[in-house]
Amino acid sequence: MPLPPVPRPVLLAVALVLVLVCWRQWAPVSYWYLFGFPCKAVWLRWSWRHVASGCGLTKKRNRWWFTTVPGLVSSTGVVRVKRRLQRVAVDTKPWMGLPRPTRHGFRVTFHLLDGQIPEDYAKVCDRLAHAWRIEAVRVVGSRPGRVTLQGINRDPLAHVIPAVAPVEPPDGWRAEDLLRPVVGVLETGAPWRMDFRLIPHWMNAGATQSGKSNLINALIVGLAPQPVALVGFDLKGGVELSPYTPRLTALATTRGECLDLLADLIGVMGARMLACRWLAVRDIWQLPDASRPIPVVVMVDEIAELFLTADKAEKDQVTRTATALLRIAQLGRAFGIHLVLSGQRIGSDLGPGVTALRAQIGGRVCHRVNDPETAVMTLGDLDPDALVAARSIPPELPGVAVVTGSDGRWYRARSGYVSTAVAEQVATAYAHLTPSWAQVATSGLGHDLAPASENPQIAA
Ligand SMILES: Nc1ncnc2c1ncn2[C@@H]1O[C@H](COP(=O)(O)OP(=O)(O)OP(=O)(O)O)[C@@H](O)[C@H]1O
Repeated sequence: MPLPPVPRPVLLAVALVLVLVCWRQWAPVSYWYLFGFPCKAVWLRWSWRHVASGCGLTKKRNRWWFTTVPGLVSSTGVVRVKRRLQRVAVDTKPWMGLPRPTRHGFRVTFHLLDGQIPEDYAKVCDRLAHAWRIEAVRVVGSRPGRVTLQGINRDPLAHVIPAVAPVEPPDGWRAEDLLRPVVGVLETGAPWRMDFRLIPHWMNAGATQSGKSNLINALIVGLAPQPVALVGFDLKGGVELSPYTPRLTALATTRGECLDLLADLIGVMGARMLACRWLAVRDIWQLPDASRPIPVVVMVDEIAELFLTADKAEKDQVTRTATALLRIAQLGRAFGIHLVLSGQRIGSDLGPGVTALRAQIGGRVCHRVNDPETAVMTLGDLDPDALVAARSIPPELPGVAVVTGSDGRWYRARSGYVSTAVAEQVATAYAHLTPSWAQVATSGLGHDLAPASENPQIAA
């Protein structure tokens, strides 16, 4: 018997599914969207009551419920079981929204039960990940009465991630685009943006070969096309940062040079401070674009070298260095001077100045570490789970780190891979954007501007 003809739309849909699933590059993603996710979503909703109860997310509530009460034994010896509607305490699960697919997993929103806060969910993320048989679960958003979780199916950080070189916007750089380079990928699949405007200073810690220099390379690639000044302190004798000299406004490689350069930076900061006062603005970002001083990003490689003392004579130098760095960390944000401090250990064992400096640095990046103390020093004031995540980064995944996000939460992330040769090429390609020290020192000092009371641009 001949088969009935298959309608053309059905044939087309089957062909599309086959193409998507068989196309090598898209196969895992297509498979997930077409088959994996629908099954997972059904299973998530079906098993939610048990999972919520197992993870301690349910609450007891009084409900009208049919309960079995022991009946009387009749004269014939039959036990009568009675069901009665009674008010009893039952487990209530938080309401679960419809899971939505993402490239690496899914997102789902929950309504918080009375007395619950998003942190209650953050605490049980590991339990949820095991219950849902997935790689990880993270809290990615919250608003009053709601929390959104992201489930991550496959670790997107397991593969080397190519760095993304930013393209100059066609209408030039606007203030809001500046100092927000994308340096890698978060485990949620979102871009990892080191937002200097939101978190002005960053600490980049990790054991040797953990990927610290690669992150600096990614930063160079991200910042080189922007109208900013890059300043290097390379205490490894210049081997790390000297290839990027064409794009560096200044590079110090010895402790003496570092002290001079720090003094110059403090001088620039003081001049900008006076200019802001004259123009009656609180920071340089309130100035019109044309009169804003050039922002400066200071990259320090191996901070410990700045604080180690071999003899008494060096003690005074170290004290002056620590004081200068602390002043920049305290006041730099308002005057456009930002710090990125890299090192294997950044803690109190380097001297009392380091603890005060660390307290001023909001951005934390902790690569693989050898000892728990370094993770505690870098991430100690974040969630304790961040320490566990940092300690479990394996050596075969260089560049993976635990980082502070702009929402105040911590994430696992991996910097985009940038070889020294590529970073060098980028630095040379944008050498024409390198401002001279004189330009950095004098830019936007308000010589061409009237004070705020007479300047409609600033008043606006
Ligand atoms: N995000 C990444 N993706 C892939 N490979 C990476 C990544 N980051 C670093 N690597 C590789 O890991 C190795 C060590 O990286 P890197 O030199 O950045 O480490 P480091 O922490 O600066 O080491 P050291 O302290 O010894 O200078 C390099 O071979 C680099 O290519």
